[in-house]
Formats: sequence, structure tokens, C-alpha cells
Amino acid sequence: MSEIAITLKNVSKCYKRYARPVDRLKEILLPGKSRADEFWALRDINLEIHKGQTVGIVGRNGSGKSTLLQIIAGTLTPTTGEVNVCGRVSALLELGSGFNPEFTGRQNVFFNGRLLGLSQKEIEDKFDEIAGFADIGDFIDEPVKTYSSGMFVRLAFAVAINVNPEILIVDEALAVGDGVFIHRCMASIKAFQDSGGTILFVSHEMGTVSRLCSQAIWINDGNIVEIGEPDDISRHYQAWMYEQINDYQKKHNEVGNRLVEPIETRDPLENLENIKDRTSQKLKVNPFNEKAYREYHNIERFGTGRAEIISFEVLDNSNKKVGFVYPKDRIKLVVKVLTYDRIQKPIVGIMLYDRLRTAITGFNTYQYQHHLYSLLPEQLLTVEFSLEWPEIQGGNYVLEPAIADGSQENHEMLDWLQFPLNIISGATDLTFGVFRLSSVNISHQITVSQSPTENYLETTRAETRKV
Ligand SMILES: Nc1ncnc2c1ncn2[C@@H]1O[C@H](COP(=O)(O)OP(=O)(O)OP(=O)(O)O)[C@@H](O)[C@H]1O
Repeated sequence: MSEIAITLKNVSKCYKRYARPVDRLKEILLPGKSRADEFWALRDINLEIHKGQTVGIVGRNGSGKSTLLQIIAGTLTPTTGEVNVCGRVSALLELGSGFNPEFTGRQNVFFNGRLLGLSQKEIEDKFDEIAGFADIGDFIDEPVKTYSSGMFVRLAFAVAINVNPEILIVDEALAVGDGVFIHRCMASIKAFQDSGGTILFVSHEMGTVSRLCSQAIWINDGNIVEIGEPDDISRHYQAWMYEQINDYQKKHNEVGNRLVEPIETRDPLENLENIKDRTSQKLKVNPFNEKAYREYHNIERFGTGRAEIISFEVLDNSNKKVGFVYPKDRIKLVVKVLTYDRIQKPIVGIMLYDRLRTAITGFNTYQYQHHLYSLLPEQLLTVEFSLEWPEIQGGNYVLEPAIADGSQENHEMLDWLQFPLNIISGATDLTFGVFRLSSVNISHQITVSQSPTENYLETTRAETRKV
């Protein structure tokens, strides 16, 4: 096992919160009696991060991510516990933190470089590289208070990555950079990873965490919920987020989500009892019936459970199950849903993820304006999506079906199966990046100047059409 770069033992952080600003003043003027409420932003955090790891930290707003990063970066002291950091830390924390707004960009580069332990000469040697990376032109000699948030982060990242850190800490800041800059940041982060650097970063984008990280940490209400493979954390966090959304919908949408159109009655299924028997087991352990998430880390499905996906199949043209497809193959994705309650506005959809859990595409009945009538309890809904397999890179993919009640923007997630089906996509042709465009027209012309004096031009034209 590699060396340990960061260790946290029983780290907690308590902030003081004052109901009124005057209480803070009173406490200073009349010491002895605390007038603040205690707020524990982190509780008993135990963590070991090895050298060379890239660790993504996820969690909803206010869960304690920045507090944790600041404690590791050394800009905040924990209330209790022990922190050991081995290696030079360069931190890109809250936007502009560490920059003096009255100083110019240039002055701030020197100021920050010195704070990070570089000598004047070292910073002078690196200055052009830093300014070149930040690419903010003449603004480098303007006070940073005149910078846009994007310019701020450009300079801050340029400093952070160019001061030879061993541990790089990035707190969401990159979210405000433009596409070109993010691309460059990602390239430098990759190079830093390859050189054996340790990275900790906060992101709300699970795709980025899955792509970049070797490990992920999920924090909620100041506690570590789970540490593990980014892919697992991504699924569990997604499940939990939907739980929150469902709770919110329940509270705020009791009336809004009520049935407006007439219910279409359907013939009850002949073998409904059998199906119910098979699925009742699952329902009993449905984690969304009031249990805290912590108790069911290893779920592979989530939702309120008012309806349940009981079968999901990928079929070829002759209705045979397939696990291997080629681009342009026609396939059918068949989702069967059993209802346990009245579902007023059913939406059935499927997400396609790659092996790093990057969402490749998603489609659902609502989006394609395929209206599904309201369902009664104990009905079986079968939805079949017929499609041409996209021209994506060859490899392993995951298809995940889901059933929701509501609209695209505002729905209750009833059941979402995570990782029910792996499908291998064969590669038929060269594909660069994620997918290959299915229809590209290419034309070209070559113009030759045959005699400069006559200025005579001969043009050869050609056109190819690839559909
Ligand atoms: N200086 C402070 N005084 C009092 N409370 C604070 C202070 N700084 C942070 N908090 C509180 O501590 C909790 C954790 O904050 P923190 O910034 O670490 O969360 P976060 O997960 O980074 O949130 P976000 O995703 O919104 O950036 C929040 O409830 C926040 O209000």
C-alpha cells in the first residue's frame, strides 16, 4: 500500500452562530457568558488518503465539504481531533480566498507564492508560466477586485497548479471557468495525477467524480456517509438525492400532483397474484419506507415504491434477449411495471451510462410525447422502446430503467433500477470520443494556380456523402 498523504482522526468542527450580530458584540464586551449557538459542521471524521489518490467529495449544499477541505488545507482549525498532512498543499478554495482584492494579479501571484513557501526567485522563474496559464492579458496588472469570477479562478488555478504542490485541493471553484479553461485545467489535473500528485476536490457533478477519481467520499450533515469506488458512491448518492426530491414533492405537491385526467381502467393481469408473490419480498425491504439511508447502503434500486419495475429486457428483432449489440442494430427495450398505488401521470424512461457512469443519453415517454394514462393499483404496464443502437464507442454500457409519476420537471421517482443490465456494444467503425455522427456530408475542393500571370485557376471538386 502506498504512503499516506492525509490522515484525519476524530475531527469535528463547531461553528458559533449568533442569532443577532449584537450578540457577538456583547460576547466580546462582556466575556464569560457565551451568547452563541453551537453548530457542528463536521462530526468525528476519520479518514486516510493515500499518496497519488484522486478523491472526489460529494454532498449537498451545507453538508460540510468546504469545511473539511479547509481543515485539510490548514486554513481552518478543527475544534477537536487530529489532522496530519504530509506534503506541500496547494488549495483552490472559495472563489478568491487567499487573494487580496486591492492587489494586482501580479502582486497576488507573488503574495500567494510566498504563502505557499516559494522563494521570490522561484516565483519570478514561474511567473510567465503562471500568467500564460491564466491567460487574462493586461488584467494581470489590474487589482483583482476588478476581475470577473472566471478571471479570478483562472489566476487562482494557475497559481495553485504551478507551485509544485504535492497535494492539490480544489473546491468547486472550477465551475465558473469557461469551457476552454476547464479543458486546460483538466489536462493539468491529469498531468498532476500522472506525476503521482494527490488531489482532493469537491464537485456536484458525479460524472466528473467518476471520470477523474480513484475514490469518492460522500458527506451529509457533517458525517461521512460512505467512502468507496466513485461508481458506487455515484449510484448511492443519486438514489439518496431522489429520496430527497421525493420527500420535497410529497410536502409541496400534495395537491399539484393529483389526478386531473380520467383514469383508464385496464384488465387486471391474469397472473397478477404470482407476480405479487415474487415481488412482495422486495417490497418489504424497499428502503424508502421510512428507513434512514445509512441502513441500506447496498441498494441497487431506489424510489418511493408505489410502483415497481418487475422486468427489463433488451430484445433483438426476433424477440430474443441480447447482451451484445452493434451500432445501428435495431433493438427493443421492454420495461414492465407493476403498480401498488394509483399512478396519475406515469413516465417510463431509460438512461444509458458508460462504464464510468457518464450519462450518454436518456429517453422517456414524456420526452417523446407518448402519453401514458393513469394507472390503478395492481396493474401491469409494459412499455416497449424500439430504437436503433447508437454509433457509440465499443465497450461496456449500462441501461437503467425508471418509472416516475408527474412531469419531466416535477415528478416523484417511484422506482429506478441501478445496474440491472450490462450491454456490450461492438465497434463497427472508427469512433472518436463518445459517439460517431451517423450522417456527415463532406465536400472538398483543391485550387491550383497554373499560371501566376494569367491568374488561371483550376478547381477540382469532390464530394462524399456518408449516411
Ligand atoms: N464561519 C461559519 N460560521 C457559522 N457556520 C458556518 C461557517 N462556515 C460554514 N458554516 C456552516 O457549516 C455548514 C457546512 O458548510 P460548508 O461550507 O462546509 O458546506 P459545503 O458542503 O461546502 O456547502 P456548499 O456545497 O454549499 O459549498 C453549513 O451549514 C454552513 O452554514
